[in-house]
Order: sequence, then structure tokens, then C-alpha cells
Amino acid sequence: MSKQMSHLDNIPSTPGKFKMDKSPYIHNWLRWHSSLAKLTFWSFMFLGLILIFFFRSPSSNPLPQDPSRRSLRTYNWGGPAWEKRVRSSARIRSRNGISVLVTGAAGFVGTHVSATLKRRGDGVLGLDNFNDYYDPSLKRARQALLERSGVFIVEGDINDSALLRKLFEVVAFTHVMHLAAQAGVRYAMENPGSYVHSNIAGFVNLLEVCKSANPQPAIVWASSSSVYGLNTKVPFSERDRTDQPASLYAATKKAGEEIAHTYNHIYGLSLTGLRFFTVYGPWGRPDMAYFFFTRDILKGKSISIFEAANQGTVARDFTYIDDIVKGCLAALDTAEKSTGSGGKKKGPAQLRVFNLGSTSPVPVSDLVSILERLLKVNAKRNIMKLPRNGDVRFTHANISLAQRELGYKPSTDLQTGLKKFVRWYLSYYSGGKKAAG
Ligand SMILES: O=C(O)[C@H]1O[C@H](OP(=O)(O)OP(=O)(O)OC[C@H]2O[C@@H](n3ccc(=O)[nH]c3=O)[C@H](O)[C@@H]2O)[C@H](O)[C@@H](O)[C@H]1O
Repeated sequence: MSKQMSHLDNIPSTPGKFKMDKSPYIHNWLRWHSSLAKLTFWSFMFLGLILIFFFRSPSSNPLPQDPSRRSLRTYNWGGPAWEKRVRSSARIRSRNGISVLVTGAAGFVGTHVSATLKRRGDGVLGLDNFNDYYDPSLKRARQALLERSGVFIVEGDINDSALLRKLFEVVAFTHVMHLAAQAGVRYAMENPGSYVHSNIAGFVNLLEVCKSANPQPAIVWASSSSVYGLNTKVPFSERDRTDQPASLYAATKKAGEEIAHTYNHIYGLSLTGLRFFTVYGPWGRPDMAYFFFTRDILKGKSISIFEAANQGTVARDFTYIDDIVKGCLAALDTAEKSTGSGGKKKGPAQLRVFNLGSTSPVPVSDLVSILERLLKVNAKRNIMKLPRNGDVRFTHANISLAQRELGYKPSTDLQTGLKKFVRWYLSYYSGGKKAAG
């Protein structure tokens, strides 16, 4: 052991009791040691400040806590490899095929529509912001499913004009299937801003890019049965009034219909709005009643079943996903071309709205009874008065217009559709995945 080492051994561990050594060697060492300590200290302080700044910046935080800011994430896109994937995904592989940009492709309806289009040889490119309104791992699982069938989902937001313009630069889409939206009726009371951001600002942004694209695509997009609001005339027909929305969600969808009219009128965009009636099925949305009722019944948790005044039933025209997909494809296939070019209208263009429902409303309590039979578990029912939360008492679609113009003919009843949903649910969540809320 060297002399130098023995000096070090003599340094007491308690700083207050430290006695200066007269040795010049140890003196120099101590000076060096204290500057090193200072340098380390300030480096850590500096690093700490950078980290604080980094994590407070909304654009760099992958999952911001404030839900209204979810889509302020930054996404990576661009580059030759990325463009190659975009092109390959959107390539048409059948005669008379179409190339479709599907927004909200990792969503429930978006996944089913994308997969079906791809299967029949159309070019499909997905776009999704993968927000955390509900369990994003379900969206990732849907993405994996689509990837296996050759559909690439670009990660990005419909509010990102530069990204949308880039997509139209790389691919001359013939159609846009616009399904990206902030869904859910009741959540609008919690986070109204997200509805304005996606359903209004995002939609306008998409239409702006579409109107300037050459060629302009034809657009089919998701409106909602909720636009009928407090309408009491049944079944709901497209000619009925839609000026009494009961929720902000409904109001933003209704606004979308008016905005569609404007872009059709000024720029010659071909626009078809589809009023979906409570869509359910495998790979569905965990925020919807049939989905979380299933989860809670299996967990033995009680479920709230809403009832109207005087024990009146609350009912929905539940529509199975495969029927909705058929309606979406028929709308795409019958959409006429947009008429504008260079951002200017050249002639009148198609403007349509269709109900896509099943035409057989079922009381929510009956939905629960079907689930009980399929799950072989009795639900703990908590019957409560319909809260003032944006929900309407009933929905019932008149589908004669869609029947005539689209050949739309729903064929799955609630019992059959829920059976398929339950089978999927049990197999999906038995694979170690937890049923997230
Ligand atoms: O057609 C649409 O355009 C909309 O359909 C869907 O909305 P809704 O028809 O309201 O479906 P959903 O929430 O499943 O409630 C179903 C029933 O359960 C009742 N309900 C609900 C919750 C509860 O705790 N108890 C209860 O009884 C409730 O009162 C209701 O009667 C989509 O979510 C929406 O995004 C939009 O697409």
C-alpha cells in the first residue's frame, strides 16, 4: 500500500471534525476535489433545469395529463422510408379499386372499415393520433391487426395541416373516410374542448386540405344519431329536425353537417355524412355501455341502468359493426367525384346524409338481460333516473333512404351481435390483458 493511500485513509468521515493536513500534496488534492464537487453539483443543477423544462413542455410530453391537450403531442413523420410505407399501404391492388385515407383508423369503426377495404383490394392508409380517451393499448392491438393485413397507420392529428398536405402530396387519394372524432355523449361535460378540437377544428382542417388537393377526394364521414336530439317523431328520418341537440357531442356533429354543406357549396367537395346509431361489436369502444356493462358484470360490480320519468324505458337502435361497415363501403362506392380543382368549384357536387341504424330499438334493460345470458352471470342492477348528462331517451332509425340509395340492409340482431362481441371480449381479455375503463 503506498504512502498516498495511507493519507486518504486518515481523512475522517465526519466533515466537521476534518483537520487540515499540512502536506502540500493533500492540499492540492483537496482543492481539486472541491472544484470537482462544485462542477458535479452545478452540472446536476443544470441537467435538472433542462429536465424540468422538457417535461413541462406540452409538445414533448408523450401523454399529457390534461386530456384536452392530448393531441398536442408531436409525432414523427416524413422521410423516404416513411413515404415508401405510405405509398405501399395506399396502393390499389384490384381493378376499379379506390385509394382511401381513413382517419381514426385505430378506432373501432376505423379498424373494421380499413380491414374490409384492404381485403377487397383497395389502397388504404390510416391516420390516428392514438389519444388516451380510452385505453390506448386497445388501439395499439387494432393497429397490429391492421399492420398484419398491410395497412399502415400514420401517427398524427387531423389538426396537423402540414402532415395532411404531405399525405396528399405522396398519394392522390380518391376518397377520404373520415372517422377520427371525439366520441362519447357523456364525456362532453367533462372535456368540452376536445369535442371542439377534433369534431370542429379538426374537421375544418381536413376539409381545407381536401379542397386544395388535386384531385379533390370524395369524403364520407361519421355524423351521429345524436343529431336528432330531442326530436320525438319516430322513426328518425333524415328530413326530421336536427336543431335540438341534447349534448355538446351532438352539437359538434350537427355543426359538422353544416360545415360539410359549406365546403360542398363553395369548393365542390363531394360529401356524405353517415348518422351512425350506437354501433357495437368486437374490438369496440370501452366507454360504451354494452362494453363496460360486460366488464362490470364479470367483475361482480353493480351497473347503473338509466330509466326515464315514470319508469319509462331508455332504448337504443343498437347497430352491429358489420352492418355499419357495409353502409360505409356502399357510401364510398356510390360517392361521386368532387368537382373542384385548384381550390375552386367547377360545378355542383354531391351532398348526402344517411341514417345507418338497425331499425329495431331495444331497451337498455333488455341489453343487460342478453348480456346476463351470454355471460352466465347475473348483473347487479342499479336502476336510476336518466341523469341530465346529454343522453336522449331513445333512438330509432328510418333507413329507407340508405336502403334505396346505398342498398343498405342491416342483418344482425342484438342477440347475435352481442354473442360475437362477448366471444371476442372473453378471448381478448383472457390473453392477460386487463379490461381497462
Ligand atoms: O348513436 C350515436 O351517435 C352515439 O352512440 C353512442 O352513444 P349512446 O347511444 O349514448 O351509447 P352508450 O354510451 O353505449 O349508451 C347506450 C345506452 O345505455 C345507457 N346507459 C349508459 C351508461 C350507463 O351507465 N347506463 C345506461 O343506462 C344510455 O343512456 C344509452 O341509452 C356512442 O357512444 C356515441 O359516440 C355516438 O356514436
